[in-house]
Parts: sequence; C-alpha cells; structure tokens
Amino acid sequence: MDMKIVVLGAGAVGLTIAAKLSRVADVHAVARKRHADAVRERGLLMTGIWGEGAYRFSCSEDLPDAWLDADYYIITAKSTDTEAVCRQFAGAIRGREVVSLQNGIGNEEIIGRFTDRVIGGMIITGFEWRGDASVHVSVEAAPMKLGRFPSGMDDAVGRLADLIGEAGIRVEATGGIRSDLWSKTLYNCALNPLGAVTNVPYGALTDPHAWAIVTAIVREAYQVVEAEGVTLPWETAEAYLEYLRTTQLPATATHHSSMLQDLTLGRRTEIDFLNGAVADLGRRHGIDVPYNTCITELIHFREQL
Ligand SMILES: NC(=O)c1ccc[n+]([C@@H]2O[C@H](COP(=O)([O-])OP(=O)(O)OC[C@H]3O[C@@H](n4cnc5c(N)ncnc54)[C@H](O)[C@@H]3O)[C@@H](O)[C@H]2O)c1
Ligand SMILES: CC(C)(CO)[C@@H](O)C(=O)[O-]
Repeated sequence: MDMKIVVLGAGAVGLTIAAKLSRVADVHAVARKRHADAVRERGLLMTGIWGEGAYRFSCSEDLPDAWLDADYYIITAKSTDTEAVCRQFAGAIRGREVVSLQNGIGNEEIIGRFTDRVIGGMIITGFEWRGDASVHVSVEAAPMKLGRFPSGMDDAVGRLADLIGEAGIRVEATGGIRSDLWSKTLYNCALNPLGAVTNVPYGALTDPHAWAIVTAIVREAYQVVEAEGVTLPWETAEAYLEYLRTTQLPATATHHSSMLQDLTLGRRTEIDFLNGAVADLGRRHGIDVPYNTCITELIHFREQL
C-alpha cells in the first residue's frame, strides 16, 4: 500500500513538494481556497529545475476524515502560522509523525507541544509563485535534510527520506538536524532582512558596505549557536562567511528576498524566527546582539507601515 502524506499550510513550497510526492505516494494538501480550486481544476503547474508539468493530487481547504491516518504530516506554512496550523489540526497530528519544512528557529519546538514525533526539515531550494497553484522552482543550493528533532536518526526518518528521494528530490537523512536548521538560519539571517530593506537581489549584498553588516550579523549568530551547544560544519564565523560568499551566494545570486514580498503585501514576516530568534537567545546567553536586534526592529517597523 502507498504511503499517505498530508501537507498542511501548502503554498509555494508545500504544493510543489505535494506535487512531486504525488508520483510515489497518496498525497493530500491543505491549502487556501484559490490554490485548492486551481489544483482540483487543472493541477499544480510546475516549471523550473524540478521539471515541468501539471500535477494532480487531492487538495482542499480542510482535512477530510480519510486522511486522519496519514503516515506523515508535513507543515509548510510560514513560521508565523505554525502555531495556528498546529491548533487547527491538533486532533489529527497528536502522536503522529510531523515534519517541519520551514525556515527559522522555533517551529519544531512549537510542533513538539502537539506531538512527540517531530522531524526537522531543511530545504534550500527556491520556490516562486507564478499564479494560483503555479510555482517556478528557481535554484537549489544543497540537498534537503531530514532528521529526528532535536537529534537522532530512526526508521521513520529514513523511510520518509527514501520516499522523497524516490520522488526525484535530492535529500539526505541526518542525526544532527539542529546543525542543518541553524546553518540555513545563518544564511536567512544574513541575507533575507538586508535584501528586503535594501530591495536588491542577494548577489548585490557582497558590496563591501552591505557585507560589513552581513559579517556582523553572522558573527553574533555564530556566538549564539555555540552557546546553544550546536556544532556547525564551519569552525568559525569567518569560515562560514567565506562559504556563504563563494558557494551559497553564487547559487542564489539572482534571488530576491521573500521577506520583501511579505512586506510589500502587508504580511507579517518570519523575522522573529530568524534574527529575532538570534537576538532573543543572545540576550538569554548574555551575548551582545546589536546588529540582529537592529535589523529585527527595522523589519518590525516596516511591517507596520
Ligand atoms: N519559497 C521558498 O523559496 C522557500 C524556500 C525554502 C524554505 N521556505 C520556507 O518554507 C516555508 C513556507 O514558505 P512558502 O514560500 O511556501 O510560503 P507560502 O506563503 O507560499 O505558503 C504557505 C501557505 O500556507 C497557507 N496557510 C497558512 N495557514 C493555513 C491553514 N491553516 N490552512 C490552509 N492554508 C494555510 C498560506 O495561506 C500560504 O498559502 C516558510 O517557512 C519559508 O521561509 C521557503
Ligand atoms: C532559495 C532560497 C535559499 C532563497 O533564499 C530559499 O531556500 C529561501 O528563501 O530560504
């Protein structure tokens, strides 16, 4: 029998993952009405580096009873909606395998209040809306990572990674997912808010003035990660900055920060799960975090305009 997967809060990331998984599993996506209607009418339209085509799968605004026995629930809402999604589907996800495929620090902890089976996910691929239920997959800097949260590896993680791999998505299972979540968060903290306030593609942030700010944000965040007891693949902030400049940035140089789009559309941003989380944890550990505090306040100011 095919595995049953439910995607909760399916937008650009979630509908695309649902589409790919629909080729190897039974999939239902819970999405907003206009996307759900479009998926039912003509499928999810995908273009870009993950392939082109229309993908049909079950999609609605709610969770039909037939999906209450899903093997995995994957949350792909914005971090600002994690708590609300968990509350809305609390009955379904209690005691179930629930995966966070979101950016930032704090989602897994929220989900952990609703189930004791939390899987952390890190994805560094670009998904851009091209219309209702129409997504362009633009760039990919590394394979997806999946791991038991806060740490460890087990069969449930391995089976999901195998399935996602079968669907044609590059993925690796890991025993240390917090390291991957923090690695991605460093990238997002360095680029998302600065790219949003300055309205430039990420590649432009290597300008010496912008890079001085990126450097300060990353140095502060690095101290916080160390205080949190998480080991990153780079020994120092300087080593990470070099990787960011020479490897990650070139792979996503033309990408515009999605935070800018959130601000333009008058939505709340994920800043409290990125630089805001670094600033909060920094204060708790007695670490000075002026740059992360400043950029967090700046984004909150812009959210209100
Ligand atoms: N877009 C990218 O390139 C990208 C890449 C990597 C990671 N991420 C991260 O992945 C997460 C999702 O990003 P996204 O770009 O897909 O966001 P998105 O806004 O396109 O998708 C989230 C969707 O969930 C819907 N939603 C929220 N609550 C819901 C509910 N209760 N019921 C039904 N629908 C609900 C929203 O209306 C929205 O359509 C974020 O944490 C983001 O930072 C995004
Ligand atoms: C492609 C990407 C790295 C662009 O920032 C995306 O994964 C994101 O927004 O986090």
